[in-house]
Amino acid sequence: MSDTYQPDGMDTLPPRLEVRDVTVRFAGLTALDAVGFTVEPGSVHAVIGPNGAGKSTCFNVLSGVYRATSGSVRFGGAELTALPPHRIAALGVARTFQNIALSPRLSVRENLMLGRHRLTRAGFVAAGLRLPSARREARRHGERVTEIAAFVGLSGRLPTPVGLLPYGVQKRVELARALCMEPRLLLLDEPVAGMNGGERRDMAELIVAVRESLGISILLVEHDMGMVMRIADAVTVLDFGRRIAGGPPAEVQDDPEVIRAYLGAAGGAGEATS
Ligand SMILES: Nc1ncnc2c1ncn2[C@@H]1O[C@H](COP(=O)(O)OP(=O)(O)OP(=O)(O)O)[C@@H](O)[C@H]1O
Repeated sequence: MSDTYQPDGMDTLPPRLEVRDVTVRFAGLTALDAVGFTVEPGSVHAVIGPNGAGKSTCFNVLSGVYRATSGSVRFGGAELTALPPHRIAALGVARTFQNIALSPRLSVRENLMLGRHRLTRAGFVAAGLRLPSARREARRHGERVTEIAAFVGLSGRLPTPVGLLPYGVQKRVELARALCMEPRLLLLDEPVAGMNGGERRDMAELIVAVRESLGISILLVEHDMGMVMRIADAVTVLDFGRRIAGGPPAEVQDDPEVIRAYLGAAGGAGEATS
């Protein structure tokens, strides 16, 4: 991993993310019930829980895809619950998806350039006419993409169409694309789902490197308990939409209610690999 890449103009820690009393109801079903937790600046925070616990719903509220029925999510001075996804992204919150959301026919470089879109100033017309200002800007973004690709170990893959890459590498491209948005908070939805042992270890190493080298806060939803316990600074445990435990991984692991939730959940314990 290259150490030349630094977050863009961010020499301070990211703001704290404060989730307070967030409730989400779908017709007759409470998917999240007054859930609260805090992601400390520059930390790795994991949200875990058995199937159907509310993890994805929580992510979707934080990224503006779902609207909370009540409660608040503050990121620094901003209240996120009333904002649409693009406004939340503009505040420096980037996310990856459980299922890869890349353009398979486009090269890695092109996919990463799409990640820069939010930061592109040149208007549609200037870019279309290939005006010097637009060309300069495109070159700057291209250089940044090269740096980010080097950081995540994708330098040699930049010209390759994403669809031709192994699954584990595609997940890496997804993370790189999120980094191209110059985030201050990264939301990772099951970053190692479907990966083999080696790919899992590589991805865990990369997540730790993002936290340590770039100081970006990371919130991840993950079924792989072994990985969560190794890399998270703090863990929030959800079960049936409620927060049943939270704290440092070692504490949470031994919490009787957490053990009960995982053992009692059909399939939940089975998915907890280590
Ligand atoms: N758009 C929706 N409409 C109705 N119900 C929903 C919707 N999204 C989620 N739910 C329900 O909310 C509950 C929580 O689901 P959620 O997907 O957040 O859980 P999860 O912890 O992410 O589960 P998994 O680990 O299986 O991904 C479930 O009962 C689910 O069926």
